[in-house]
Amino acid sequence: MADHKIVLDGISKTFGDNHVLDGVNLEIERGESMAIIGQSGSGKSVTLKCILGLVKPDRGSIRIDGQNVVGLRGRDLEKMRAKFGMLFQGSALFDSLPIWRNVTFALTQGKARDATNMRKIAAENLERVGLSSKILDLRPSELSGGMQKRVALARAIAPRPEIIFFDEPTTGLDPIRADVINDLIVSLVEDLGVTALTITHDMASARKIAHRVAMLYQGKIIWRGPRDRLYDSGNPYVDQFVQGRAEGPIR
Ligand SMILES: Nc1ncnc2c1ncn2[C@@H]1O[C@H](COP(=O)(O)OP(=O)(O)OP(=O)(O)O)[C@@H](O)[C@H]1O
Repeated sequence: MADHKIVLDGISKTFGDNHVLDGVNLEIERGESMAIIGQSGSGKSVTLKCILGLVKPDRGSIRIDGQNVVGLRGRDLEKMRAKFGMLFQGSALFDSLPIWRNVTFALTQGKARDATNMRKIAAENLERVGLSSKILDLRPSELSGGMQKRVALARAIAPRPEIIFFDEPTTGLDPIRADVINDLIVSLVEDLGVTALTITHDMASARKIAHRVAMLYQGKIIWRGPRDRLYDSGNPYVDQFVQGRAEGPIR
């Protein structure tokens, strides 16, 4: 029997007259890396926000480890969120804080405490993403975009989350640096045994990072399959999207 970590069942969300999600069904297994692809505005971020409890779906259920999380509040919501790590688009590091405090931010809730131990934890996590402890006291603005992404990755894994969301992890990086980040994500997912969900426009990244890919279109998951079927899906919508063609069923 499949061991589901996250199950979305019939998730719908409307903003005004904009029906963004219209019955999204998706199961992600424990230890699986899943990528969601889809056009701009197709609802990928709204889907992640529903899972995190930042947006409340109008209909449907979301189960994490078998527990329905829609409508959780207070301590229960906090406990559920503690399972998640997040790599934000554009890294979202705090420029006023040195690297070691950025990496350990979730562990200290932003407070400057237990500096010796936190610096040690920061150094360990930086090493995991291939960065030297020499940068512990630098500010994010002193690093290149690729290095900032790695610091953001170190921050996402520092609390050893069970699930990591990657929001456009390769945006803004050149193809070579993007591939370095892809490789790092693959090895982190394998080494730490986390369940990963990535939203991306970058097909090379989706194919590398994910075990399976799902395509969101007009509020529904219209296709899902193993990554090596992405260019051989037999689905005209997926074909058009992954090949970036203007002609096709997607208008
Ligand atoms: N809080 C909100 N209030 C009203 N509309 C919203 C809200 N959040 C998202 N939307 C709308 O929902 C739609 C889907 O947005 P979403 O950010 O999920 O798209 P996306 O697939 O992640 O796009 P992109 O690839 O461009 O990031 C958009 O039309 C957006 O305007």
